[in-house]
Amino acid sequence: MAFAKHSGNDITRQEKQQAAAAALRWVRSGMQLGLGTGSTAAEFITLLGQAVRNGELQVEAVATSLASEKLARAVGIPLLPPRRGLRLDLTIDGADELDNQLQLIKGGGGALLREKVVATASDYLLIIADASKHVAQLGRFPLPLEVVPFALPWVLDAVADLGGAPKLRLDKTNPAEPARSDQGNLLVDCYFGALLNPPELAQQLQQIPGIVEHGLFLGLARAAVVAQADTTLVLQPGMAPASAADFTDLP
Ligand SMILES: O=C[C@H](O)[C@H](O)[C@H](O)COP(=O)(O)O
Repeated sequence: MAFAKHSGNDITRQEKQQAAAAALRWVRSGMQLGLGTGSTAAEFITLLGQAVRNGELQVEAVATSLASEKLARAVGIPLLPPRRGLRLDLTIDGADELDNQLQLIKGGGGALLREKVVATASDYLLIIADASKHVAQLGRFPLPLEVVPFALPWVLDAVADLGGAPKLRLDKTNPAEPARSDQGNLLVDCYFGALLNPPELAQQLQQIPGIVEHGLFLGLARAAVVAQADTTLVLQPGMAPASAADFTDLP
């Protein structure tokens, strides 16, 4: 499946809202949710907040970043702290890239660690995205790593040995300083080019001491809602794309 090429920030924003609105239709009162991070997840949090304030939905949620936590509070979504035994019914999150098998690259916003923790604590990970995120093969977007500051030089060497050009991410507002995750760790963006074997790369990265987490999310997403123009499709691994309108419940 391929989406036609398109451009334009307004169109992309509309598509993010469209994907978020489709996901919201599958949220039920009583659910405990995971809230993703990034501009697409923010559209979902905003819509969910409206539904909560209108009394249409009663939910509780765990946020995957301080930014999403702040937004969720602002729009009136009751928040849950992490606790033992907590399983989330559904996590809704964006992605930097997704392929047809729903392998993902995440972490462009630096939230990969909490996002993977929350996705793993969830019964269902639903990805929402505009069509620009859908690729035939992962790797156009650099792969983010969260790295313990002490280990940085050796992690950079190890990533280079694996064939990925590593680049320390800089703070957007103060480029003289490195960007920091919510945990105070560093972020490294790795340019491997097309990822021919994401599971093998994930395993290699997991073995490098000092890498707290990498942005490959493999076997975690159950479905993705991908919007382009007025088309909103549901993608599931091994299944033909279907119109989101056909699903009255989670795919
Ligand atoms: O760390 C950030 C997350 O992985 C985001 O889900 C990802 O970067 C996509 O963000 P956006 O929806 O802004 O493109």
